Amino acid sequence: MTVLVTGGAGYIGSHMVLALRDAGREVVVLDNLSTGFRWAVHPEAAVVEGDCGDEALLGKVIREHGVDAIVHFAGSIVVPDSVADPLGYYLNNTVRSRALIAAAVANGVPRFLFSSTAAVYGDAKESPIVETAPLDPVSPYGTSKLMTEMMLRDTARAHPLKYVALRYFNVAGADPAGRSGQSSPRATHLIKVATQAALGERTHLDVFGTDYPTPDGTCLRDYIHVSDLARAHVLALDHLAAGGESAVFNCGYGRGYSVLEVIEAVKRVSGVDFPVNHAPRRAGDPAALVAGAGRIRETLGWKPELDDLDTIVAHALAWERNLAARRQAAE
Ligand SMILES: NC(=O)c1ccc[n+]([C@@H]2O[C@H](COP(=O)([O-])OP(=O)(O)OC[C@H]3O[C@@H](n4cnc5c(N)ncnc54)[C@H](O)[C@@H]3O)[C@@H](O)[C@H]2O)c1
Ligand SMILES: O=c1ccn([C@@H]2O[C@H](COP(=O)(O)OP(=O)(O)O[C@H]3O[C@H](CO)[C@H](O)[C@H](O)[C@H]3O)[C@@H](O)[C@H]2O)c(=O)[nH]1
Repeated sequence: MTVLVTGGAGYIGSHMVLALRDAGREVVVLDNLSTGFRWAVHPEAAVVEGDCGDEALLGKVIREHGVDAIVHFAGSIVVPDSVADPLGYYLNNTVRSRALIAAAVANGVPRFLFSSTAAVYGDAKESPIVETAPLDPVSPYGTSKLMTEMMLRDTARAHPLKYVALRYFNVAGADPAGRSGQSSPRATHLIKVATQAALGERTHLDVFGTDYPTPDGTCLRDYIHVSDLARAHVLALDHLAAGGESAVFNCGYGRGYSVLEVIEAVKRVSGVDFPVNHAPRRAGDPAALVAGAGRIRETLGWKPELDDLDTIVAHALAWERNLAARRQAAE
């Protein structure tokens, strides 16, 4: 079984490649390296530099490598950018996903995993949010992902293709063995930005909004360790290979931490008391996003191994130090 991983040079995709290689699977990565890094890909995985919307290239890769499962991470991920450039997001996330699904059908690939997001729920009325909650994205990013989920649902009804859509909550942390992590210098994610502040790479951290209807006034999020998330994907592939039905799963631990609690954790783990400013709310931030996380545990037998905020922060911090050392070595 060879698994095609689109976006395998990116943050989450590179951890999936590690998890697949750790499980002894053959892997080919397709990535256009727009935000990913070739060095982030496990050395035993094949790498094709190209676009996941290039149907001719996809057909060639699928046939040459004998691909029988596709894991689709490639995409654009910054919510405010999607508000400024909706058509760009619909092109990269929706139109190109359509091409990839079409290539899977045309070449008889039977299994497909898709990186979806909690953003498909929009400003959810309930917390925790279960998979059957209303789907009402408030950003083009969320809509672009929901449209791909719908294409997969309809395609799976018409063709012999089974799929799993995994709706990630807040992905954070880094490979515990230090082989990969969040490497994008432009990353906007809270734990990444806070570790950069702890290491003096940023002067301070802004807290976006302190007047939310939450216990300390800051937003609640469900932070999931990237390596636990990658293992969930391996189990989802096993589920489909064993004849399991197509499914949609939330990926989170089912517990929310506030922005201030995360900052405290980064200060505690790093031992650095960096400056924190209170700033206005960021557009489009829901007050609370916490996963109803039962379905994935029951269906896939997924058991988190790194469900601990300090552990997530410690691994993120170790990776940030690793990146700083790489930069120094390159200078
Ligand atoms: N990071 C999160 O918290 C989070 C949350 C929910 C969902 N997701 C989803 O997970 C997936 C991976 O996110 P990430 O955080 O690893 O982002 P990332 O930017 O690190 O990875 C995306 C990868 O896809 C590649 N890529 C982008 N467009 C491509 C294209 N058209 N063809 C080929 N390669 C392309 C990039 O070069 C990069 O390597 C995305 O689909 C994202 O929407 C991420
Ligand atoms: O410098 C910062 C960065 C973030 N935050 C706050 O920290 C929380 C988490 O923000 P992130 O940017 O880390 O993550 P989001 O919850 O905005 O986004 C995540 O969830 C989204 C779904 O809503 C998408 O899936 C997206 O890809 C994923 O990273 C938010 O309340 C945000 O306002 C700050 O206060 N300061």
